Amino acid sequence: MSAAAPVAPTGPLIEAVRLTRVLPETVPVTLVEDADLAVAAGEFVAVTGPSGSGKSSLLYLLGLLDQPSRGEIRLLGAPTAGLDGDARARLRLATLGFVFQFHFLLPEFTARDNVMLPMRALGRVGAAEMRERAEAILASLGLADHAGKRPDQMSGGQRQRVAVARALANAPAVILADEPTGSLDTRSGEQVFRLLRDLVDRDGTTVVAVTHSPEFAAGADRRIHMVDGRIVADERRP
Ligand SMILES: Nc1ncnc2c1ncn2[C@@H]1O[C@H](COP(=O)(O)OP(=O)(O)OP(=O)(O)O)[C@@H](O)[C@H]1O
Repeated sequence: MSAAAPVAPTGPLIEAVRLTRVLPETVPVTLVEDADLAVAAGEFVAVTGPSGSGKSSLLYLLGLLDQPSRGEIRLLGAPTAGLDGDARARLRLATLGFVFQFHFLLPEFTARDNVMLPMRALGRVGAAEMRERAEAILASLGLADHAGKRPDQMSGGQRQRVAVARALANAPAVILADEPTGSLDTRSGEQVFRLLRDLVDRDGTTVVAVTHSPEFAAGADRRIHMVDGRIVADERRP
């Protein structure tokens, strides 16, 4: 049989089944309880809920940054439970992009070098191609003029857009964002929202974003609402 081209998964990109995370304290703390969730390619999902409802904990589990106490996570249709630390890290690098509330760019690196970091870590392409790809991503996000600037030479909104560019570095299946506009003023926050919205609409990128912003949530395609560690609503925009 001849080698077939890899087939893109037709099912959910990320799937959580009865996902539960309990911290084994003297009095156990339940962060996430029995969460069922399937995110398909091209969806823009907002995760909402009061402070302490488990939104970040759910995102960290979906991003393989934490491990469930019960239940399972499937990434691109494959189970993740039996993977060791290295395999998890590699899967994370190859399939997921992260954006946090604070940009976490390396201060001594240019925007271009920051975007190249996840590529270097994955080690699939050579230096010249990394540079070319990083510049193309930055240009596609309207940041071509900032490629050679360090974070302290950019505004807060520009830094967060570079953080989005870094999340896109390895062409991830899904971008996971934890309050990506939470540290920005209204205008910069809108720009970062618009950037994510355009990525979904233009490139078919899949985004799951925790947010406290009603405007951000209203602009997503689907809203998952959490209370006390449970998903209590899962609504698609008509
Ligand atoms: N390491 C930990 N030790 C003890 N409690 C924790 C720990 N991590 C999280 N929690 C608690 O678990 C609950 C869920 O936290 P989480 O950060 O997921 O909520 P959140 O909805 O993202 O909150 P916020 O909107 O304030 O960021 C909170 O009550 C939090 O205090």
